[in-house]
Amino acid sequence: MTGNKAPWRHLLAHLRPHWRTVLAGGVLGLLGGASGLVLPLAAKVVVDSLLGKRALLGPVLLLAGAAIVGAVLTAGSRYLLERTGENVVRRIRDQLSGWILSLKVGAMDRLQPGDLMSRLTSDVTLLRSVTANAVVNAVTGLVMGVGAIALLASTDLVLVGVTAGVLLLSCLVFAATMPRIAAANQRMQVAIGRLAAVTERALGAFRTVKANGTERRELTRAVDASAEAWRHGLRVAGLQAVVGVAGTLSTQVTFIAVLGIGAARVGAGALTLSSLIAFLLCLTYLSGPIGQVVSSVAQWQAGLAAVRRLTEVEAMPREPAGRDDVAPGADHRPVAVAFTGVTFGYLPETPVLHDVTVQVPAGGMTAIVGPSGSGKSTFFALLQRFYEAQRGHVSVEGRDVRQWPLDELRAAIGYVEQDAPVLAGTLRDNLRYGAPAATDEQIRAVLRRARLTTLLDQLPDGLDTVVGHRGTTLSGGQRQRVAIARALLRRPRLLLLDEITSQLDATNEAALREAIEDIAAGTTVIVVAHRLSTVVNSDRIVVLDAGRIRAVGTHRGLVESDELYRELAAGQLITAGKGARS
Ligand SMILES: Nc1ncnc2c1ncn2[C@@H]1O[C@H](COP(=O)(O)OP(=O)(O)OP(=O)(O)O)[C@@H](O)[C@H]1O
Repeated sequence: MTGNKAPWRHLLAHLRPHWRTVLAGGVLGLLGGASGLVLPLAAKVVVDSLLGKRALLGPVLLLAGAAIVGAVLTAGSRYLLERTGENVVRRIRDQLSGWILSLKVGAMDRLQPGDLMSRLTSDVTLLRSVTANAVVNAVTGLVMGVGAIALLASTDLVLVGVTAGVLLLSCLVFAATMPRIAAANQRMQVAIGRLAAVTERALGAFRTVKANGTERRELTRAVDASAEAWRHGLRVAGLQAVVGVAGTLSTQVTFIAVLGIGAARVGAGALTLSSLIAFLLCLTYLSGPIGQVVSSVAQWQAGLAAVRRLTEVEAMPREPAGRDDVAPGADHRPVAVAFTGVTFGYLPETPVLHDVTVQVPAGGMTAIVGPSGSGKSTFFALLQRFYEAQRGHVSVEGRDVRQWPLDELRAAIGYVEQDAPVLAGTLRDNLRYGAPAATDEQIRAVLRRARLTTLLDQLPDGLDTVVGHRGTTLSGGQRQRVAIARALLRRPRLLLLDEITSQLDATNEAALREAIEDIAAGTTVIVVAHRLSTVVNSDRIVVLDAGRIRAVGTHRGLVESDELYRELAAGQLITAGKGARS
């Protein structure tokens, strides 16, 4: 799917690589359908044979043969087309998964994961029937319909005129209803997406929902969203019923009109009885292709609604395609970092960082402190190019982050988020997440280096311990330590730690602090810290205030020179000053 092509072009583009199978399926379907046309012809021969007292065996055998051949051809066609549908759907799912995972962080901020999941599952499934049946069925239906009408025309032109008149009326109903079916389908898919988003929101905060006793409120939200999907679903069903009724009525009205007018023409000697029977059978046959075209158009409308929602995802800003997994690089030397006149806002008109200029030399530990919301985590986000500065440059090792290949940049950086997410799987899977080739020995060495070996002693099956969804079977402190060990295993050149000691007890915190000071000897470490104990021994401290650099210095220097820092430090006096370097 590319650019702003019309949705139907997208659908056809997905079918194009499978055109041979589609063609084969279409031809088989056409032949299978055409074998049905033998029925009225054979019936005419049977009636003529009866009236002329001729042998019936030949026409009856012809009928049976046509039925068997038709069934086999139709089954073959159905299999080929269903297979194409599965292939197309699989390709679209793969493509969509790729798009979703390569979305820019800023784009993801505005999205609801549940809605994205519903696009990947429910919307894509809708495309299956379109690609499997709708296109081919519409074409074969049309061809067979035209064939049937030609056969009718060869029988009696007056009766063809009657048939065409009634069919034209039902076409008008059809044309008026189809756009409404399309719109209702689109609204139904949007409502299903909303239902998925509402459910995902509640499941993502399951304990908060329970603790606040808001199950009923969450249920009401889900029920409302589901009712909306149901309302639009009903509308689609109602409109489809109108189309169905119009189709059935038109067939029956045509049948009755043809029977009446045809009987009069037989009475007047303008038509033979066998021709009238053949005409009526042919008319019955015609309802098949007509129904086929009608249901294809309805499926097509649902498919277009789904395609629109998929192309919306395609149009969202993505990071460069085809990036390799961010595996650790071979170079482990520490890197210098610099912000030069950086201004950035999540919404460009409301900057969060204002004209920030600061240098962090290679190696050593730098702490960023500042009141909540002052922009500390944003500083980390820009370093990893999750977002790009509106003004100024962020550089790593003297190179603007925009000049770095994104995979290399991220391979050089170890990052531990505030929430320290842990993924479902074993502890080993989690630790090796960013360094899949790491051996158990390397894992244990990192845990030792980071003074985290107690983690293994605390868990029942050591590295084989299975952690639940989002690591819920681990404690907050254990999750933090897993996330730290995971980052260290990558041997990053720049280690970004965002409030990593917030959930650790004093003993573990002291051990980790020592470990980080050790690591800082060979890596550039930047920590965002609220605990003064983490900050006091830093080589430099950057004080951020409302997105501006307020001061840079050592603990002792800042305590003397900066009022805000003094206030921040005063709030955490327990360890303040103890062991400060200068
Ligand atoms: N993804 C986002 N979209 C929009 N605004 C954001 C986003 N992330 C942060 N902000 C806003 O940017 C500002 C700075 O946030 P940031 O997380 O960098 O602060 P912080 O100093 O790390 O705060 P804390 O110490 O509380 O973690 C805040 O006003 C916050 O509301």
